Amino acid sequence: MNRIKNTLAVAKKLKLSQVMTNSELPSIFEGTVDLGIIGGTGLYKLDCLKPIALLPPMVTPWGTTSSPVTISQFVGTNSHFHVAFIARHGVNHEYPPTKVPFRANMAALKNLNCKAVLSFSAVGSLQSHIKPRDFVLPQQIIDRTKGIRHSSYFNDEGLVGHVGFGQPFSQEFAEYIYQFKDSITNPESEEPCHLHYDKDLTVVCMEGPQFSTRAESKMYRMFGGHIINMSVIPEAKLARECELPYQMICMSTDYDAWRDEAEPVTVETVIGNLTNNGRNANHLASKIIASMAKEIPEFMHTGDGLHGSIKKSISTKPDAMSKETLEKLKYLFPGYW
Ligand SMILES: CSC[C@H]1O[C@H](OP(=O)(O)O)[C@H](O)[C@@H]1O
Ligand SMILES: Nc1ncnc2[nH]cnc12
Repeated sequence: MNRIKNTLAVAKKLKLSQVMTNSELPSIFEGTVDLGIIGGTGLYKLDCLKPIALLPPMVTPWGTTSSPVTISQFVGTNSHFHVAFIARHGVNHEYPPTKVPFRANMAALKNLNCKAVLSFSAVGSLQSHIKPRDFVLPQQIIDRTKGIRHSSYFNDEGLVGHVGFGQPFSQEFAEYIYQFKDSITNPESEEPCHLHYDKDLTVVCMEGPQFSTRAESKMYRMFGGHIINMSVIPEAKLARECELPYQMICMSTDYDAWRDEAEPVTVETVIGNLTNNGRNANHLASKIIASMAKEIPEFMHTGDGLHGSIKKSISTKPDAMSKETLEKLKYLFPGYW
């Protein structure tokens, strides 16, 4: 109900032409949504999905989503398994990493009742064995953002909450994805593509938008970083606060700046590998979604142990809780307070 009201409110605010030119698809959706997907640089839609509704950008208490929300089924099926897709940087890549409305994006997926969030990101590699075009399922994060992004729903006066973030990704989800490791290929090269996964794989998140200096890139290697991007923070934190199992599929595009014998990364290098990575993202997503549509995995039913965790994470005494913030939080947790 919430989301229908929202959609209508936004539709009214947008010029009618904007709504109508988008597509012939309905702009409201009444069914259930199972999986949320956030597409990153070079991945503004997934061809393995058949859109059945296009919700105009959703207005949430934390702003408006970076793109319309496409609701889809897996191509070739009429299954009741539905996916909601948001383009992190907007459909025309309008939002730089610092200005992505991360809170609105995650809140919208939560409000649609997604049971897990799968995210894609183009990353640089900090290790020689992770080649451009390889994929990585990181399990740890080093936060090098500059504190200028809104990174919490629980950082307001009158509602203080501290969630656990020691394991920032869903291991169950990563293992589920890893079973399809053979679905990524590299047809233009002798070199096969690999999907890397282990519990220590670490993504460094920098502020950007400039890439790292050589010295920074070398420092991140000393820190123990394996890959680097500009978007996993605060996305992973917000998914945790929404009690949503979250995994990022990182798609390597370059070797960043640490190799003295090579030119440091440029956007041309990144773009050069996006086509192959996009094709593999589709292959991998097809396998994951087809399998989920057949049988929803246990971690999506149980929220990977996260259900209810927010109630225990609030430090503010009930009498002191801000009514205004509680009202906003109803968008995420309608039955909690
Ligand atoms: C164009 S290279 C830098 C850019 O690519 C990554 O975007 P995303 O994570 O959305 O795929 C990286 O985080 C930077 O934002
Ligand atoms: N080298 C790099 N640094 C940060 N983000 C990236 N995204 C792709 N390549 C990157």
